[in-house]
Amino acid sequence: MKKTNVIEVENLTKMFGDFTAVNAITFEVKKGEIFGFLGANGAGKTTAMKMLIGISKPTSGKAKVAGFDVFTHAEDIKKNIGYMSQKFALYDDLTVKENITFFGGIYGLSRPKIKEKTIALLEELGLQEVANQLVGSLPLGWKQKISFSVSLLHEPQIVFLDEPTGGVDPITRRQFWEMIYKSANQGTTIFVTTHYMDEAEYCDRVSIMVEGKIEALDTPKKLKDQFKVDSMNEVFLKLARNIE
Ligand SMILES: Nc1ncnc2c1ncn2[C@@H]1O[C@H](COP(=O)(O)OP(=O)(O)OP(=O)(O)O)[C@@H](O)[C@H]1O
Repeated sequence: MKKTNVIEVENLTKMFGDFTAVNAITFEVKKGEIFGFLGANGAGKTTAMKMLIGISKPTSGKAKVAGFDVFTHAEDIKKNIGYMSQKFALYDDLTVKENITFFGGIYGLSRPKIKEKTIALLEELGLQEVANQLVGSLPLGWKQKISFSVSLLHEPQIVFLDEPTGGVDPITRRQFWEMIYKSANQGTTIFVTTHYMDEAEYCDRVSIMVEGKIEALDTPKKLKDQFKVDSMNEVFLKLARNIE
């Protein structure tokens, strides 16, 4: 059975004055896919992601996310996606429970639904004991797991993760990826940026951006074959060197 595309991007471009931050990128992402969006600092990942989540208007090109056009239906996109980044996360001065209730409300969930989701989420994460603690008092890894779960509260079709595991230890990162796999298996599409090359290996497909352009896009295995190397880290280094 052919899987449907939930993201379709064609020649998408963003210019700031006469500087081209995202230069005619083209790709699609399928339902339930874990799509890694890689690139060095300043390559244009965040700018591209902002266009896809409907908060920045492209200069030119086309893009549909969750079936909606980024030019004309940005508000519909926002209702159908989840978003998590280190910069946009939970409120440190609210408890875990209060954060869930607050974001559940923002996502338009009913009171009974929020209650049901809160119980399920705390149980799944094994965090019942800290439900009434301030988020600010928890370790970073826990915050990120809660933040990821919160971004899924409204059961979005796609979740965008901007360096979700930055700064946490390898074991916690591994646990975070188990959560990602579980969501993808349930049909949620994962669009994720990361600087950790071991995480690139966990993705179904990976795109690598260099100076605004997508220079490589395939499964980790095919990329390693193509560049005749053993790791995604080497693929990444080879690409960066070729451009310099
Ligand atoms: N609002 C803006 N005005 C002008 N230039 C911008 C603006 N936003 C981003 N840029 C530039 O566009 C380029 C791409 O930035 P972007 O933040 O998308 O990169 P990135 O790949 O997400 O990098 P990082 O991994 O550091 O977050 C950079 O050169 C940046 O300085």
